[in-house]
Amino acid sequence: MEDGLLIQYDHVEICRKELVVLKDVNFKLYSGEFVYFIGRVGTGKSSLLKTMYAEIPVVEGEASVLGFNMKSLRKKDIPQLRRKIGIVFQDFQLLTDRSVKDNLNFVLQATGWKNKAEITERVEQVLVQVGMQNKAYKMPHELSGGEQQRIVIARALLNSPQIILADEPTGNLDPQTGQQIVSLLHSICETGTAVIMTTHNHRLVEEFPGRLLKCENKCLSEVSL
Ligand SMILES: Nc1ncnc2c1ncn2[C@@H]1O[C@H](COP(=O)(O)OP(=O)(O)OP(=O)(O)O)[C@@H](O)[C@H]1O
Repeated sequence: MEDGLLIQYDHVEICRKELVVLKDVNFKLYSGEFVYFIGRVGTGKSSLLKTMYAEIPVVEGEASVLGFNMKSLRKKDIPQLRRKIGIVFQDFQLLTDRSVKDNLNFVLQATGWKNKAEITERVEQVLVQVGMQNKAYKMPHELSGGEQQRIVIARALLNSPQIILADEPTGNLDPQTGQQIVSLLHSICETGTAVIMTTHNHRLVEEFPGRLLKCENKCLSEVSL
């Protein structure tokens, strides 16, 4: 694959059940890029992201994500792919029965980390990166929405992903907190991690510029503000 090329889609078609959601998707993502997927409700932004972490299949065309062929990907290869991608959801999805630190420990242990000191160090590093180093012992319900989203981003960073996929990461946040979260994602991007986020928020797109792609009429196209 071309140097720095992380994702390549050629003539990809994406379906949900019998419905064609997007067709002839052509897209390339390079390391360090910040990309927004925009478009009206139901136009396929989430579905497109989901094909990138093998949550839904690519039915037509050619798709490659971090060297994985998404058409011929076997079920047993999916965890290996997902370890290289950080995924951030709108609705946080932290485990509610354990502390921030234990949420993060859990992910590292589940992805093969064994050394306790290394686990502790990595958890500290990501908490510092998202400005949450003082919240390690808090339970998720003791945190604000913005703080929970920071922990979700910390969780996504644990295995030093080359790509972060964020589906409406500001959807449940007030405007100012949403701004801080996008600013954080941009600062992560500046360290070399590519970020794709879906959003309905045009103000954020204006304030924090990035590549803009729009889902419309079952097509994905590059647009400008
Ligand atoms: N689990 C599902 N089963 C069947 N169809 C689905 C499923 N999820 C979504 N769809 C359909 O796929 C289409 C694209 O949905 P998708 O969630 O990808 O759009 P979106 O652009 O992300 O929307 P939003 O802005 O609301 O998040 C919609 O028509 C939707 O109804």
